[in-house]
Amino acid sequence: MTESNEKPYFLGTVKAIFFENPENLYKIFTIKIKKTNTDWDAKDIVVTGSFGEISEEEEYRFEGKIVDHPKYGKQFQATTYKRSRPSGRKELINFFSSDEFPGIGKKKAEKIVDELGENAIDKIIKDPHALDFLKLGEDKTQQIVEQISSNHQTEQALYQLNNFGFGPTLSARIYQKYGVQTMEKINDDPYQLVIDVKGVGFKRADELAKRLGITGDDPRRIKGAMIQMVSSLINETGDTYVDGNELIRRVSGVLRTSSTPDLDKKLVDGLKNLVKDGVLLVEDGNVYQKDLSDSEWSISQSLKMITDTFKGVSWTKHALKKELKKIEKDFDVEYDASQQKAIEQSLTHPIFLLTGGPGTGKTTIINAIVAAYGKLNDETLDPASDDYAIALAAPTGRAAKHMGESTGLPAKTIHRLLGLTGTEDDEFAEPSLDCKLLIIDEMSMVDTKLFKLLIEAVQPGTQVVLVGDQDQLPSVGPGQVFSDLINSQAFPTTILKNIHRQDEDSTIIQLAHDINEGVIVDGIFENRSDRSFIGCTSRDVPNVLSQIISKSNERGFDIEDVQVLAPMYRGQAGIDNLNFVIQNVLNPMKPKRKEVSMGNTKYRINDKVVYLVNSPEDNVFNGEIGKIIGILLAKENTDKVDKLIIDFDGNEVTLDRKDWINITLAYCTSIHKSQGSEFEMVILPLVNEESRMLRRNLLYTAVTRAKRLLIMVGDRSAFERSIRDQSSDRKTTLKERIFVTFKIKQPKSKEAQVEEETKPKDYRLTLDMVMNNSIDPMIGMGDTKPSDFLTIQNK
Ligand SMILES: Nc1ncnc2c1ncn2[C@@H]1O[C@H](COP(=O)(O)OP(=O)(O)OP(=O)(O)O)[C@@H](O)[C@H]1O
Repeated sequence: MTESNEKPYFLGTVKAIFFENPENLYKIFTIKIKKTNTDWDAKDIVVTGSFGEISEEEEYRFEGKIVDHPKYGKQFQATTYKRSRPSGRKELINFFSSDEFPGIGKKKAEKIVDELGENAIDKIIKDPHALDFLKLGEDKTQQIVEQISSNHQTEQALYQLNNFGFGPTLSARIYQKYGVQTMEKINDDPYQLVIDVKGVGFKRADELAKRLGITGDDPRRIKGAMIQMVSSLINETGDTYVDGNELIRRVSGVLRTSSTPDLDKKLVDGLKNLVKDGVLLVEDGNVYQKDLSDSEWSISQSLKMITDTFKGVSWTKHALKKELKKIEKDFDVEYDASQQKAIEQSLTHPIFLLTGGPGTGKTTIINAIVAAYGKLNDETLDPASDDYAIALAAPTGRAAKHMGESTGLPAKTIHRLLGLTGTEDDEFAEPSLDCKLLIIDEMSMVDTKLFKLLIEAVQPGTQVVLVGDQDQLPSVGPGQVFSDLINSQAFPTTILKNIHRQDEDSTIIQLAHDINEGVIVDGIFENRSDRSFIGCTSRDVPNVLSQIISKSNERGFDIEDVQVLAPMYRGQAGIDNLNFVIQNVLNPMKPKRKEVSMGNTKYRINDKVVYLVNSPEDNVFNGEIGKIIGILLAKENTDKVDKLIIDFDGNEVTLDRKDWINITLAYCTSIHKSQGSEFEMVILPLVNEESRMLRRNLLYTAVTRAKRLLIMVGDRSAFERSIRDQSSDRKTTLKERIFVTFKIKQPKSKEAQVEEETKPKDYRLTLDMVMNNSIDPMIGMGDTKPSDFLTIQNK
């Protein structure tokens, strides 16, 4: 088909891009042909392929082959492309006289082409003095030469990166980092990308390196593998460091190089170099990412600063007692001994920690602290006032909303409070908090890096109250800040044990507390007023679940109130499959309904979705659940892109197709993601195939998400195993950093420091009360009981 031996190509201007898939950069568009070496004789052709940035009205050169698509006919399937350079006298004159080169008008542009010919651009790149004849002066000439060279280098670099298989986002990031030296840097050491550019992993760099002839136990390869391994292990385990020997063993496995006697030595040398370069840090045989180790130190130093700058309080203990009495009257509550102690300690110390399970009164205490703080310090509780000096925040949007509702005061996400963007730019953020009292809820979800930013932002003299449930799953990111702070015993802490929510009809809270204690109570698999268990294998989970869901739907349960929580994404009983199954029950495709696809996922109006990243500009954050309320197809809007309109609890957000990677279906979500949220009804499938994940804190976290009804589904033994398997602590050194910074020699025993209630209430009494029907178990739930779903078992 071609006229010569060169690859088939088309040179032309892009007219209309009519399809773009942001996931794989696949695009379809037409070009107006200027030149080709094929025998194609029409004026236009459809071009397909994966491209970085392609702009309409710009000229490109595409190489590839003409294919015959069964439905759409002949198209050009491009494998490489390049933005074309101005060529020919007229184009070159237009180029030089464009806005890009101020000071060069049409006349001077003509002169350049007259003097240097149609190779003018190449000549200028090669010889910086080629433009001297224009007599523009040294500075001006240099400016023009630099502009042309840099355009050329950018173009070359982006073209090369594209050829190396990097998409537009990564290419842009790489180019931003290295600028004109991009190709030089990559050729020199492609593994440096793993350190310098977020999103480039060892595998990617390794493929590139292979093309450049770097293989085996090349020191650069060792370095890349080591960085990647530290990062993977930390993200997988949540630890803040990696055992050095384990690291060496794993890296040698990844390198898969024929074992040389001195490989171990080479690996240790590689490690040493990374330490020298300030990327990793070795301490006591453990290997840290330098920034994570720095974060632990920074946290302990910030905490010390807060402790040292606290000037004490201006009121007496007597005044506090009097105030508390008033507050009890106002709120119509009588604080128990540990609650009173908690309020007192929080108000008299610079840093105070409060932990407790569901229904133990954490929110109640926050309310009391705020009220008493305002009165005792004569501080306004009016958020509209310029003098308002209280900041309330939580790690997720939902938790912040809950905090705001229960206190009646504004509560923000920590990201919003600090003005963070949720991107890697946050690493360079230096926020500052202008408040006198800072209260953080759901502290167990806060990871090391976020806490570092938060606590660094606290100004001298501020009082800090950290509230959470230390028995829940730790943060998604590395660290277990809340547990470490509590276990350091460097700060006054109260563990609330008394369950106060017993006047409601809940056996779920008691179940949660039993699970937390590792107790497998007799009745766990029996039918109760507010919970039930349906035994089945993982293969049957989808079927059982679709029956439960359709029944709950028939009985008028709102989709928003019913949440399926699962530990893993893969498998029959995994999140991905269950979402697909439940969507087909609750929101099936019907003729004439709008539907759009992203990968294997289909979206329809009324679908429940979850947001996966933080977008402060849209006020929507990771883990927030919303509902699709509109679908705008590309052909229906002026932007010519498909759009989804999603209602996140009253906040309507429009997402273009390229942003759909930030959402997924949320009929079933991960237990990790559900932290900080509560639901009327939780359906919890657990099966033995998920044994790797089955831990006590996972089950505890899932069960404590259920406000009114809990339906457990799956293998009995999977539940029992979860209760028995007490998750081992994450490996971190924040506690040790605190010991050093606070000069704590011998930590006191936990019992001596921590306030606990002496005698927790007997849960069986509460259960009996429910069993004896002394409490209406279904208040507000119509005539539905979880046991109604048990009939499924017999089908
Ligand atoms: N001392 C008390 N006397 C009576 N009722 C109390 C007391 N403390 C808390 N409560 C009540 O117990 C219930 C649970 O309290 P609260 O919501 O503060 O607990 P929580 O620890 O924040 O729970 P969760 O983590 O589940 O939100 C509330 O209805 C609250 O009014």
